[in-house]
Amino acid sequence: MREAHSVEQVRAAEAALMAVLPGGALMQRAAAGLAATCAGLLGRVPGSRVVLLVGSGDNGGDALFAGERLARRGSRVDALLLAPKRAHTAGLAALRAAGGRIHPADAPGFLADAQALVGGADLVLDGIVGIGGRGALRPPADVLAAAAARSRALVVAVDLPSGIDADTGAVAAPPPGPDRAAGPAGLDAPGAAPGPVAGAAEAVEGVGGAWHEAPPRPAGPGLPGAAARGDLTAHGTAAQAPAEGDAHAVFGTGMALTAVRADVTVTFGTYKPGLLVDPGAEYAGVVELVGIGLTPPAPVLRAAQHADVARLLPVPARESDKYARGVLGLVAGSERYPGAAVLATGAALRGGAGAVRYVGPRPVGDAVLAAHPEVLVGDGRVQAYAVGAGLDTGSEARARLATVLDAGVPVLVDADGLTLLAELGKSALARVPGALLTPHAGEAVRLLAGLGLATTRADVEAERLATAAELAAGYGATVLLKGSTTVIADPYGETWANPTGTPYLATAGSGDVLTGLAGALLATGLRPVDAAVCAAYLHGLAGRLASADGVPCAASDVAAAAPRAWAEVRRA
Ligand SMILES: NC(=O)C1=CN([C@@H]2O[C@H](COP(=O)(O)OP(=O)(O)OC[C@H]3O[C@@H](n4cnc5c(N)ncnc54)[C@H](O)[C@@H]3O)[C@@H](O)[C@H]2O)[C@@H](O)CC1
Ligand SMILES: [K+]
Repeated sequence: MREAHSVEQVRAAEAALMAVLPGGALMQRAAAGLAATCAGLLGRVPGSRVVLLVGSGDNGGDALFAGERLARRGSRVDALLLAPKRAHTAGLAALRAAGGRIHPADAPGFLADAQALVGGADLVLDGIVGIGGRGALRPPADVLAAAAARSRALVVAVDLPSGIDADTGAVAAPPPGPDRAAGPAGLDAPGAAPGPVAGAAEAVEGVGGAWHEAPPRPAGPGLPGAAARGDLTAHGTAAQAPAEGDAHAVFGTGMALTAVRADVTVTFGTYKPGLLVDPGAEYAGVVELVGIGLTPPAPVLRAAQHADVARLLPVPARESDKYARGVLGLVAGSERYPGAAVLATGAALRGGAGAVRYVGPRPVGDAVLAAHPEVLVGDGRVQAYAVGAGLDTGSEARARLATVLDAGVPVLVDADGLTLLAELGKSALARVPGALLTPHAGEAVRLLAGLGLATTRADVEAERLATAAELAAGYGATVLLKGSTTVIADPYGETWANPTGTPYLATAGSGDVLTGLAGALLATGLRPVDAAVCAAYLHGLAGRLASADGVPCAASDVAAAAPRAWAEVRRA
């Protein structure tokens, strides 16, 4: 299991440890682990070219001390000081003594030299900001982050990729180009996102007055300008080399990133939530945890691994019959949307329950039976219900939902069921002993509206953890919020991020498959939160198996791959 702690928790745990350790000991532990990982990634250290991006805090200190260790082992180490007057003093002295070269951002020709060094590096160490970071990267760090993404160097983030929010995984959107080129006011914009702008001054400090004085260059065919900035993805855009001193031209070409894109992140003491939740998780690449002796309290977020899921998955006892293994009642599909019922049933049959009972319109039941002859059709005793996939929202659907919510068994509510639930409000779940809601972002907006909270899809996507927790508390239910990172929150404060999954799962019917798996697991007697964690994990893994080698998959392929996902987990 991966456990993540908030910045506040990490700071408290660090303070407790620092109080009993000699000064600087913790940073040396961090730097030793970091240098060891970098050495491993480099393979051959002597002669390798390592570039350090060094910010104004202890994150930069870690990078400098790791650089010192690599320099002593024969690397050529160049440190780019983005805030020269505030770089870690002891770290700088150590690197200098080991033969490292120092390049302050206020030196003439810095930007061009820095970009050339990054372009020629084997490894770039991102020590711009760690858990003390606020908002988007500021100039010139944003330009160097883009240069690192374009270079062939391995990019290793120190503690976390600079620019991602450690607690949420949020990454600020690129600011519009014209604002940036507008002068001092525009310069403040990137740092002005959330929180204080303590570093705004150093953004200017870094490159002297050039940012203010160079005139904005109009966007032409070769300079896509503002529009291109918004489109910038992983590896920047092909752009021409900037003219020395013409910093605005650099921004005009869209060659800046609001956060570092790392291949590997070496994080200290514990995972940070932002490393487990997209977009931060995507920016972090492979995350390696280096122990530094912290003993933090209960985590704010967990991510299951194979073994955790294997421990939770039900195993039938020798004496089990189909009823003892659990029967799922699936209230799904309508004459308008029969496919949802067929898909959800197919997945439910692979979800570990003893039987699946379909309850719904006769023609849909016939279609379900034709596809899955092992399904029971019609009302009867069940251990849990899954309601909502393709249900429609008419009077018949409302009546079915009401019956299910009154049955006295755990209920998973999905899709149209969530739309109806948002109208009914949280009191509709009062008689359900264990509800599991599985919204996507749009449905989450509706559910929040049902609590009297107005929000947008974009807000939900930017605040996935907070949204899931808010819904869980508001409805008194476990909430599985689907998305590029699926997150799960229960009403007692337990929160999980799902580490499996693939963009190929963004396909019609994928949610119905998840409903089937989670519903079946609920029927086997798992707690709603455990059913949600296991189902999201298996679903993500099945999606990966079904889309292996980049072959697009249909939702039915994902359901068909579920047994292989199950087997892979069990092997752990
Ligand atoms: N406290 C400890 O005991 C340990 C801390 N360690 C390292 O220390 C880091 C935290 O250090 P700090 O608290 O000094 O904070 P950081 O080094 O993370 O960053 C704080 C500095 O960055 C500036 N800044 C904030 N947002 C910025 C942005 N968007 N662009 C540019 N500059 C920005 C601030 O003005 C401030 O000077 C951890 O992430 C970890 O790497 C490790 O050495 C392990 C031990
Ligand atoms: K960093």
